Formats: sequence, structure tokens, C-alpha cells
Amino acid sequence: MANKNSLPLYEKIWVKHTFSRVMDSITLLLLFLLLGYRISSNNNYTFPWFVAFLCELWFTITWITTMSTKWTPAHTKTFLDRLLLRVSNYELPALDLFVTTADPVLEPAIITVNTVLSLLALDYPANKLACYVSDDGCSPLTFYALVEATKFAEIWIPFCKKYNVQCRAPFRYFCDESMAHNDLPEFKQEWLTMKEEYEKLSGKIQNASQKSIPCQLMGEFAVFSQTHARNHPTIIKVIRENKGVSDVMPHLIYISREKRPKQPHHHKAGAMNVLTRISGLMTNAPFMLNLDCDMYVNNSKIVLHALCILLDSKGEKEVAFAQCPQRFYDAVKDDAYGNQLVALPMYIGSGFAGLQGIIYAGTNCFHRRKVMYGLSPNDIQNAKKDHDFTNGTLLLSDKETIQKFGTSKGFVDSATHILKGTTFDHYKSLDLEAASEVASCNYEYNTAWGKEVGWLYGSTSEDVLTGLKFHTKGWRSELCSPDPIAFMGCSPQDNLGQMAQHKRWSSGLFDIFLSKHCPIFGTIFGKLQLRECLAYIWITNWALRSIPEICYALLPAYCIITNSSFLPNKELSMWIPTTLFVIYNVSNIIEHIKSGLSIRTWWNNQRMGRITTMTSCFLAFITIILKKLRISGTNFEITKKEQVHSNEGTNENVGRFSFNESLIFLPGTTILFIQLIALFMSGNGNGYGYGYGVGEVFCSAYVVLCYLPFLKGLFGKGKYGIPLSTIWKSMVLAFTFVYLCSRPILLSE
Ligand SMILES: O=c1ccn([C@@H]2O[C@H](COP(=O)(O)OP(=O)(O)O[C@H]3O[C@H](CO)[C@@H](O)[C@H](O)[C@H]3O)[C@@H](O)[C@H]2O)c(=O)[nH]1
Ligand SMILES: [Mn+2]
Repeated sequence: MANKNSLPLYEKIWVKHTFSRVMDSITLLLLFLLLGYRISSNNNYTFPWFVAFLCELWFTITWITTMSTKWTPAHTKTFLDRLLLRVSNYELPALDLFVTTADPVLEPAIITVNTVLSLLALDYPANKLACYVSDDGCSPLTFYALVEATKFAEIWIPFCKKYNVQCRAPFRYFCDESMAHNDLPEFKQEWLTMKEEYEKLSGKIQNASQKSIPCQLMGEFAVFSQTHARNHPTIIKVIRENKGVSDVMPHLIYISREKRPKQPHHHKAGAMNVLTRISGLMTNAPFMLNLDCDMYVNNSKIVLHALCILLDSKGEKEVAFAQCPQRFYDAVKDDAYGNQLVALPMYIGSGFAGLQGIIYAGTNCFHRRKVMYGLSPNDIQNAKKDHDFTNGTLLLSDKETIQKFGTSKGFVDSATHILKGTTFDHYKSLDLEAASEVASCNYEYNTAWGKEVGWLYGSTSEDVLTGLKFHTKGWRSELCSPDPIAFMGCSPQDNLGQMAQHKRWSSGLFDIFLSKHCPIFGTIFGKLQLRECLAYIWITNWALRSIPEICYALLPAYCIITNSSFLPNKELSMWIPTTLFVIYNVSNIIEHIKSGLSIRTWWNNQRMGRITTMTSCFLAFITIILKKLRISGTNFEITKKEQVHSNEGTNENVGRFSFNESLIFLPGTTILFIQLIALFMSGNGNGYGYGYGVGEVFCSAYVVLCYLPFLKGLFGKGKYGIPLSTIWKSMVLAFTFVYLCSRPILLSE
């Protein structure tokens, strides 16, 4: 019994993916064989041969990073009973909850409200929780919705706790009529009342979004008059203060940080840092959970699960953050746009988790505040050795602290508590003046915010960048994936959203690769482990992948047009690329099936992978090159969040591609045209002498198959059709390509 308290609070479970390992190794072997063959068959040194060799070399290197990332997947198992034995309810640490929203149109208030309600109703002592909502849209509607939601929360929270409701976001909970059944007689009545009350709440928010905010609330809303989303002073509203142990409602605070047209606001990262500072002034919890506005809590005990990792005696010393997986509701059938990210996290995500740790995904993540303030595991070790926190590395002189954290005395005091490891016993009622100071545009000027402290600036993928910084300092991270799944969110409902999102991610990630935070430097000069570094190289190079993929996709067409070949054309050697193609796809199909997905889903993911790499990633590549050349900057385009209604599931247009004037469709349409021209030439017997073979024609046809949605788009109407201007531009580009192909090139035969 004596060592009950020394039992670990979580365990790492290593997953055996033997089949994947074998298939991946065969794939690698075949890639090596192909490269070897290309080098050894010296009678084939032609231009397409050379380009193919370079592309395949790239694919091989990428494959090595993929394999290394996937090789030792792991996840964690948490022991809630052990945690509760060790810490009583009274001793549980405080937790600050952060929600970010930025646009009341793209992110409807009712979605944010549901996220907030699910957080307020967490299975955790309410007096230890404080929920801070950052509104970058400075929208009175969001504020109004939160005020109304608080009234509903007063009955919703007790209801959830009484009946141990699992999903505490009402819009999802009430979707499922079967929830209305329960053996307790009074349940049904309460369920109905609750549903009615929720409908009233959503009705009010709906009305307010269409008309205006009810006038009786005008007083409270006066501050919103004459504000503009990009130009307004700080607005902070303490909507509800927790009144102590017996109160079921956590604190709820609305924040819209100051924005001025010419001042950089650093998008989400900037918002997160303001939340960090304001919460530091008020509750200063040692842990923080951050959610995007569309991610609701699906497992009400998730805080306890995450604490098992963060409070574990080993975890306490080593783990910077516990990341829960991202899962999405209302998926489009068979994942037509390839954005559900189910198979990828299962292999790559847990692969990361088996190394130095999972990446920080921007949402669903529990952070340690002191790590956010820049501490490394080393600092803590040294301070412990010195037994003196005042002279140890942890505490800086007053001047240094101000240089690091800024001039707010209140905040510097709170940060000192965190660095020393002592927390406030009870919260301080919010000093609005101090809070406005730390939320102002100028506050971070000449401080370490965004550089050494808090969420890092400089990339639209602030999440991966911030996590990478922690790993480089020597921290680990853990994947926390209890059953039922902790959080659910919404994913783009069409290809436009998906492609734009993919572009933002890959540009942000590539930005990191080209910055001083590049994972390679992290391994050479920091504490980023080698295989973790390879995994980060894998993820930060999505944009770069577009170049070899586009070249490789153009090769078959080039060969058909110029009557040359890039594939081995002797029967015996042809088996290398053929087997490679088969093995790669078969193992991919099986991985999808093992993740519980259909073959159709596999194909949609595969196809979408090819499309996004050649379109979104390519544009991301160009965007970042232009940024590095200081020709243009990057922007954070917010993803549209939609509530899907179940009757839309039968709509025949579900899964169809829509198009607009965006440049993102230009590369895809051009590639498609080039293949069509090539196939037409091959069909017409224009390939004199038949330098190219079945292989080239097959590859070209395969590219067309991947681009089938674009082919349909050529004939589609309205939003389902590719705009004429894009078609014209693509045609010009395609014919230029064909023209250039037919001119003699130095290296060609
Ligand atoms: O200026 C901004 C822009 C965005 N956001 C918020 O950032 C979150 C993520 O934005 P979203 O448009 O939903 O992007 P996603 O691509 O869905 O988000 C993923 O990718 C982002 C990085 O690209 C991460 O920050 C997110 O956590 C991660 O879920 C949302 O809550 C927004 O309200 C802000 O608060 N301020
Ligand atoms: Mn999102």
C-alpha cells in the first residue's frame, strides 16, 4: 500500500503495426532498386530520365522521413483512479480555458456558444475553472450570445452533472433523440425542458444575428458602438464570476483585445498571448486548455485524463503539453474532400507520439503555463539543485523580467508565482485597468512575447512552431486519447475550404522550415531528437513536395508529346515501378481499412492528396518564396464553420467540387489540360516511333483520374463549374508547355 502514491498515473502503450512496417520497408527497397536501376542503365540518360531520377530521389528521402515517423507509434493510457487517490478534489490544480473566435459570420456565435457551454460543464470543480473567450471579431453578437448562454448554463450544468451526460455541447446532445431515454422517471421531463430552453437560446441568438441586439441590453453594448473589427480599444467583460466551492459555474470572461489598423496583431498567436496575460492577472492557473471556437468537449472527464499525464511524477519533469486528437463531426460521405484526417493521425500522429512527442495542433491541448513562459527542463533542474529559486536561473532581475514579460506589475507578479511554482490560492477579482494594459497593441513592444514567451509569431501555423520550440528546449509531449474521444470539431464542408486550409497549413509549415526555428537547427544546436527532427522535416515540407509532384505528373505528358520515355521500357525492368505502385497503394488501402474506413474513402484521400499537393501546396510554396523575398506577406484565412442539417445528406451535390476565381484552381486545371492534350496525341497516333510506352499513357490517364473532379468542373454550371477565365489561362499555359516541349532540349535524345 505504501507505494500507492508512486504508481505512474499513465502508461505509454506501444502499438504494433507489423504489417505497415513490412509494406513500408518493401516500398523503400523498391525505391532504392528504382534509383539503382536509373543510375546503372546508362543508355537512357535523357532529360525525362534525369527529371524522373531527381523526383524519385526526393520521393525516397521523403519516404525515409515518413517511415521513421511511423515506425514506433504509441499512445497513452491514463489511470483516473490513481489520480483521484493521490489528489483530493480540493487539491486539484486550477485550469484556465481559452477559446478563440475571430469572425461572427464564418464562425457563427451558436457554435462558439456550444464550445463554451461544453467547457463550463466539464466534470471538474467549477471553482477551479475559468473560461476566457477571445473575440478577434469584436462582435456584440458574440458577447450577447455568451451572456444569454450563461443563463442557460445555470440549468444546463446541473443537468449534465446530475445525469452524467457525456457530450455537453447541447447542439450535439439534442441531435440524438435516443438520449431522451433513461430509466429515471423524472429524466424525460427534464430532458424536454432542457431541449426547449436550448431551442429558446438558439432562437434568440439566431434572431440577434439577423436583426439587432435587443435594446434592453443596449447599456452593456454601448462599448461596441463605433468599433470596427480592425480598429477598436480593448473590451473586457467579466460575464460571470464563480462564487466559491458551491457555485456550479466557472468564471466566464469575454475579451476583445485592442486592434489598430497599422499595428500587427499576429492573428491567433497574438490572441492566445493576450488570453495568457489576462488570465495570468486573474486566475493564473498552472495549466491551460485551449480550444478553437468549433471544438466542443465530448468527454467530460478529459481534464482528469490530461492531468494524469501532466501531474505524473515523470510527466511533471518532462512533458510540456498533452495534446488530444482532432476529430470532426458531420463528415461528408466517404470523406469526399479528404479532410477528416482519420488514417493520417492514426499512423503519423501516433508515430510522432512514440518519438519525442506529438506536435501541438493548435487546439485540444493542455499546456503548462511555466513552459509557455519560456522555462526549459534544464532551468528547472538547475534551480532545484541550487535550492534557491531567487538566485537560481528561474528568477530574473526586475529589469530582465520587465524586458521579458512587459511592464505590467500585476502580470510580472503573477509570472513570478508561476516561475517559482507557487500559485495564487484564490483568484484576484479582475483589475480592468491592468487587463486593458496587457491587452493593448503596444504592450508586447520590446518584450519577449511571441519570440521566447507564449505562442510564437511568424508563421500562420503558430501551433506547430510553438510546439517545435518546446521540443527543441528538450521537453516532450504526450498524446492523450481516452475513450470516448475528448473533443469534436467541424471541418470544411467543401473543397474550397479544405484547399484554402491546406494552403494555410502548408505555407505556415514551410515558413517554419525556412526560418531560424528550422528543425535541423533544433537538432544541431538544441535538444530536438534526431527522429523527431525527421518527423518535423516531414511535416514542414508539404509545400516543397508540390514541386517534384508537379514535375512527376507532367513527365508522362512530356514523354508522350516528345515521344520519349521516363519509365523503364524493357519488360523485365518495368516490374520495379509497377510493383512499387501496387505495393504502395495496397498498403495504403489496408491502413485505411484498419482505421475503419471504406475503400472509397481511401481513394478520395488519395486523390485529394494529389490535388492538394499540386494546388494548395504549390501556392503555399510560392506564397512563402514571395514572403521571403519580401514581396508580399501571408494572411490567416479563417475556415468557415457550418452547422450541417441531416437532410442535406441526401443531396446529390454532396461531395461535388465547387470552384471560384481563386488562383488555387489554375495549376490543377493546367495539369489536366496538359494530360488531355497528351492523351489525345497518343490516341491519334502522333507519337511517331513510339518512344513512350503503355507506362507513360497509363500514368497520364492516372493523373486525369485523380483530377476527375476538375474534368467535371470543365462542364459544370454555376459554382460547380471552373470559371471561364481560369479555363482560358490554363489553356494558354498548357499550350505554352506543349510548345516548349516540342522545342529541342539539350539533354533530350
Ligand atoms: O486572427 C485570428 C485568426 C484565427 N483565430 C482563431 O483561430 C482558430 C483556428 O482557426 P480556423 O480558421 O478554424 O483554422 P483551422 O485550420 O481549422 O485550425 C487549425 O490550424 C490552425 C493553424 O493554421 C490552428 O491554429 C488551429 O488550432 C487548428 O485547429 C479559430 O478559433 C479562430 O477563431 C483567431 O483567434 N484570430
Ligand atoms: Mn478549425
